[in-house]
Amino acid sequence: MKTIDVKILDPRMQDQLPAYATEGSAGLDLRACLDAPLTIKPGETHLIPTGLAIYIGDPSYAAMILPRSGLGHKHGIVLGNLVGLIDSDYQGQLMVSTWNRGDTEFILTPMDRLAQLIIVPVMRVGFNVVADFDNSERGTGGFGSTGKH
Ligand SMILES: O=c1ccn([C@H]2C[C@H](O)[C@@H](COP(=O)(O)OP(=O)(O)OP(=O)(O)O)O2)c(=O)[nH]1
Ligand SMILES: [Mg+2]
Repeated sequence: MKTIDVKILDPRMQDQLPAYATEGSAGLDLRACLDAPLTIKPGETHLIPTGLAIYIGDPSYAAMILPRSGLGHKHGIVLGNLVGLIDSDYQGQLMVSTWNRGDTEFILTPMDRLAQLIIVPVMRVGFNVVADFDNSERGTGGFGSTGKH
């Protein structure tokens, strides 16, 4: 398994580094490194520290922070930026923009698993400016152009 460098910024993360929950898991759960419970009122967004910094180092990879399905679906706790993109050269603390899009307040408890991190391959490209593209089957059709069902 590939490894990436991690810094433990909050000593409470020492013995609970993110780990894959099952053999097939894609996501590594990130925890809310809070000192005290935090009440997030409907509509509020808070930036929550995770106690960790990673340095991917290789520009052909990035990390993404995604919501946890249960928190999002049952409690309306999703990400204020919808998806967090972690650049391969970022060395700061991983932060989770935490948005309560629901209509009831939510109490976030210190060290709760709040969101998940996935590592993804990235293709970096340059642009080749052209006047016309080669024909494709779709052409410029979009937004339902292939039909409804
Ligand atoms: O949910 C997130 C999203 C981003 N980041 C960090 C890592 C990322 O590499 C950096 C910058 O993120 P992004 O490029 O999405 O934000 P920006 O608003 O464009 O800031 P910048 O001007 O620093 O690129 O912030 C997080 O910790 N959590
Ligand atoms: Mg940016």
